[in-house]
Amino acid sequence: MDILQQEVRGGIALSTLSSDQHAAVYNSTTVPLNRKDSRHLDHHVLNNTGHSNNHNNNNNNGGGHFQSHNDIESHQIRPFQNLPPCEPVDIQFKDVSYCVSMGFRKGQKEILHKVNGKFPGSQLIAIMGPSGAGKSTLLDVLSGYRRTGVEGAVYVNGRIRNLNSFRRMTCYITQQDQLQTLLTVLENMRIAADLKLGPETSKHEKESIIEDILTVLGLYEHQHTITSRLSGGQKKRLSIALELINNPTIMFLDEPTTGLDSYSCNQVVDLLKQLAKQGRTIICTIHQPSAKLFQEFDQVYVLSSGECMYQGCTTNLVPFLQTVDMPCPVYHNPADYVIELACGEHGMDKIQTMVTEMGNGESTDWFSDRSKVLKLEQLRKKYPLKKVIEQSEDLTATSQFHQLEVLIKRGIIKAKRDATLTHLRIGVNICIAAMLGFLFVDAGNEGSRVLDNYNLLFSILMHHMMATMMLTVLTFPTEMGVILKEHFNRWYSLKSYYLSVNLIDLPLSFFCCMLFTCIIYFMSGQPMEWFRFGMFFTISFLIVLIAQSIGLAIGAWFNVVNGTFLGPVLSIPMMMFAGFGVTLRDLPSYLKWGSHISYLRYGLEGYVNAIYGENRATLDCELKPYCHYRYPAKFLSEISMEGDQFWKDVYALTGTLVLVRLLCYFALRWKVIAVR
Ligand SMILES: Nc1ncnc2c1ncn2[C@@H]1O[C@H](COP(=O)(O)OP(=O)(O)OP(=O)(O)O)[C@@H](O)[C@H]1O
Repeated sequence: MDILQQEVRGGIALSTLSSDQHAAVYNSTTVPLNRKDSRHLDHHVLNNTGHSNNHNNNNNNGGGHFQSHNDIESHQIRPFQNLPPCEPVDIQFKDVSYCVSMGFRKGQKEILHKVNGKFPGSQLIAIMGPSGAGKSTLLDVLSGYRRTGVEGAVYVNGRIRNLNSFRRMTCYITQQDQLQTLLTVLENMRIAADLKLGPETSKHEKESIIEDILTVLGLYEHQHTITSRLSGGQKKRLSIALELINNPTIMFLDEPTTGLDSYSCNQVVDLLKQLAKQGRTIICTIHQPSAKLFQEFDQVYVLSSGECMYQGCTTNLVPFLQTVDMPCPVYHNPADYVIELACGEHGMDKIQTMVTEMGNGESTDWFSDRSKVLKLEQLRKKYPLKKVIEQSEDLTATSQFHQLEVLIKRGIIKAKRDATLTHLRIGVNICIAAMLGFLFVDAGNEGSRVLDNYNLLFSILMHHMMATMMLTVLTFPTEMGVILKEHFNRWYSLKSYYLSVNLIDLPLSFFCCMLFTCIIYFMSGQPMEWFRFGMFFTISFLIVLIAQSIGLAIGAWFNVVNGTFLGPVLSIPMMMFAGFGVTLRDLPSYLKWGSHISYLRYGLEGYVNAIYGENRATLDCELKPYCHYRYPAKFLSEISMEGDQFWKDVYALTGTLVLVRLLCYFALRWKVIAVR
């Protein structure tokens, strides 16, 4: 046993043994490691999945890892009582290639080269390979996340994959934990359950499912913890927990162990193993697993530069390497060795030998039980065609209205939690309004300060535009990853999401805008007539909504850096054509079109009309003996904004708002399609 302990510390590969002996040694090698783990026996994950007992069993009888699992399960409470076991689904793929365009006139790059493979149901499968080998790409292609540039066929239970039906039984867990960090674990789970489980599931059933999943995943004690405060391993488990809610049969995980310490890695992989044993097909990419982690997988698929170097069970890897005359050195982790081979460290010819031997994934010689690897026609017989039930194109489980309701609920919780941002928005509006108010105190009624007041109106316009647009440009891109993940995993439709985004911010935007308007309007001594105040506020609020939509469109399409550059840059032409520096009359004829598309022009014109239009009476002239603009009509004429244009401006701004909101929705849709 001491020798074995030493061996495992070095991460061994007993390459000289037969596969059976090898398996036995591997199983025994778990003993000392698990002894170390047993210090954590009180940990809920292990307790709940029965793994701790399983490990003890290993210690006691030295028996096989998998056998002890079964022993335990027979007299333990079955985990996931509220998630029924799944009927296994077999995935096969043939001649799958994937090309990306390298840009205009730069041709295409082939990332996957006609790879083949068989991923039977109820198995935990690792896609391994060096960095850039194409692991994530293969996962994306198999999950249906990537569609453009894909060639070849993917079969599900022997039949060509129908993407819509396939997506109904799968989930994809991305490498970065795309979570709502402001919500607690329980809130996240409840939102997911409300969105992913149809109306036929009662509240009580949802709560039972949530409790069950949280218990098994060791998150029950952390249910009231804010997600941002969870550890890396806990976040990863929460990502898995959220997707487990609707009991997917096939789970795709992109590097679920990256960034985790070995203990957390073991927990995650143990959990995946447990899920696979319940009939799920678990396919995950993994970089370079330790010897212990490696043996947890049922099957491994090794890629090198987009070609399959090995496919089969983990215990057969060492014998396979011997067969192709590349024996794994003693005391070497086979996972490390195969990656070295895949990187070309031992010669590029070796890669080709392995790819040829494997038929680029066609061979099933190294599966643990070849008799269980069925051909496509056998699979079709085993899983006869079910009566096709008419299913709508909509992949979500709940109605759009329900999704909207839940998303608004989530948005409100987030807005309440993110009090700093809410307070900052209110504070900024108060401060800027007060500063401008002091600067232009009583400028609204004084005939000698009409130009000052005009400057103030333009400054207010700038404030509403920049503050709102930049806030959205800076905050929205951080949401994109979560949206892409949740939308792909069928939590909600884009329409519902977009509608919720539009509605959630409305009350706060209204409040901030009203606060700002009240302060500036009264401090700067604008005319005390309710209808003028109403007109002034209407223009302000429309500008806020338009700027927010532009921010959303930029945020949906560009990252924070590009968006921060683009937002102000795109605003400059809008300002140029607003009629502020150069009056609308003096604009060169070939640039007149600009004033028609500038929403700032309508905003400024609307403000000026609200303050100086509608037959405004003669202004006071107390500060100077002569007031050039004592008669408002004269001022309106000089800046070429005469004639009461207010309603025309309101219509133009409303039209712009509708157009930009629609454009923003299509930008979001386009983005979702483009990343695939
Ligand atoms: N859109 C793209 N344009 C150009 N090259 C791409 C594109 N997408 C992927 N690639 C290239 O395809 C190869 C495979 O990428 P992929 O992300 O699948 O690798 P990986 O094996 O998952 O790597 P890692 O383990 O580092 O994440 C890489 O060389 C990558 O640069």
